[in-house]
Amino acid sequence: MKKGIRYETSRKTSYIFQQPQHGPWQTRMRKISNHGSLRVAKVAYPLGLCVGLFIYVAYIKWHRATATQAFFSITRAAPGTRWGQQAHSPQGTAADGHEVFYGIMFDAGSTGTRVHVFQFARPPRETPTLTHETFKALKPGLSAYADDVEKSAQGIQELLDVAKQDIPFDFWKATPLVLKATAGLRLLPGEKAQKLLQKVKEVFKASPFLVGDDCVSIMNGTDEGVSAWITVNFLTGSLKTPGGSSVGMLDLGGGSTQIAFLPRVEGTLQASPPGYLTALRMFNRTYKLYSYSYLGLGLMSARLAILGGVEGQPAKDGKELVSPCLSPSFKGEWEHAEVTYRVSGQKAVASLHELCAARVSEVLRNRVHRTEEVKHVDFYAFSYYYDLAAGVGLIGKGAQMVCRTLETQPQSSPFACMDLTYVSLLLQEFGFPRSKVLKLTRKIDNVETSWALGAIFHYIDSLNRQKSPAS
Ligand SMILES: O=c1[nH]cnc2c1ncn2[C@@H]1O[C@H](COP(=O)(O)OP(=O)(O)O)[C@@H](O)[C@H]1O
Ligand SMILES: [Ca+2]
Repeated sequence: MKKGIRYETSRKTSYIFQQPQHGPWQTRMRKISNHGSLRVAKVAYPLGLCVGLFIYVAYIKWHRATATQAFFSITRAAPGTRWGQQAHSPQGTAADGHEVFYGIMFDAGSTGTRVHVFQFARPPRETPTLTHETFKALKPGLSAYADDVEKSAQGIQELLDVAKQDIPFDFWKATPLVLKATAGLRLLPGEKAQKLLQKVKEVFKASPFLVGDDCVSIMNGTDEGVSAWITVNFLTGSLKTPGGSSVGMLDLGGGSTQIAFLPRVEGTLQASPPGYLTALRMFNRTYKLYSYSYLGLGLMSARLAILGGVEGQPAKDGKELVSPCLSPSFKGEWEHAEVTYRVSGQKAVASLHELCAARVSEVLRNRVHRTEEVKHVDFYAFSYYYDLAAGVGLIGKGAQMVCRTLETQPQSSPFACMDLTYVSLLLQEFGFPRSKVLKLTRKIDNVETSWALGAIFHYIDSLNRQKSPAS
């Protein structure tokens, strides 16, 4: 059998996601003016038309608002909710009776900010389906603007414009707009992070979307894992079958990394330290999930730790950071969290892979909680897991091969040995055997595998609870 953690690209699920089509509102508006050829007195004719138009506009607006509320209550209340396959759903068309709704989630990650515009449709008397996602990402992350907060607004505005273009005008007011920040802002001093969030809130408040007081926040690590778990289990269909099997998820960000799965073994629950288990209530079911986020163990933060640097601080007197994970002949600069470090390899007295693995093991020692059960659970892995493994297929094997090449040849990607060795050992620390097959994916059925979809579910659910606290 081949050694090394193996990856498979994601399997297809049966949901269909479609491009939104614009137009029901405009079509209806035109209809009204076409119906204006009645025989009426000269003055009464334009007056009547105006009154009719006004009543029609008021009716349509009211109808849209009611429809959105109905969606919220369904996500919360439907027992055994089925988010089934949908064949076709033109936007908001009354003709086929599908109601269409949107949600906008901003992911303020440590390496970039992204907007996810989700379109949902609900066929008559059925539960809603996710019909389309529009996604756009910008670099750098919000935390890069910590010392120039005003400048952060431009990127946020640019991504908001994507949402405006994607969502028809008459849906704007009822569409929730939310930003959640992860490791980049968690790692900033509290005051700087709050200033950035305040700026985003100003921009959001000036937008035409539905903006609550809680529209921007730093998400806690447990929720980040739970939300991503909801996303993969929703997209793979696992949430549809109560009591059925579920999949685990692994997310490797720039600043932090998350693991989440649904334990089936009592021993896992017993052996989990405080803070690793959390209850999730969704679709009238309660899940007791294992979810944890390791701050500082994202790929970029791990690089810094392996190099011996300190987060947010330039090296003392511009000192070079030397690492056994870089090619012995390598000298260069590496920028992380707005700080530029001088880095270089060191003379290798043994194999580069062995030396690098020893250093990485040191960094990981006693940092990660291991569970036996992960061996037997199907896991989806994304973000940097995907980016790294897409190139080499087998992480463990890839690390050995890349490190060996680096010993003798100049390498275009100087961090490849370090990154692959890190990921390989991180997975081992979690308890994955080297032969474990992980499902590696960037998208499942054209939807980005990230925590954003799960988080918008949660947010919509909480909006609904605020509306009807008794239920
Ligand atoms: O929605 C997404 N689609 C595709 N890749 C994503 C998405 N969100 C994050 N990533 C990937 O995650 C990695 C960086 O993580 P991020 O910037 O989110 O750090 P963090 O999660 O530690 O804050 C990159 O590989 C980036 O491409
Ligand atoms: Ca992330």
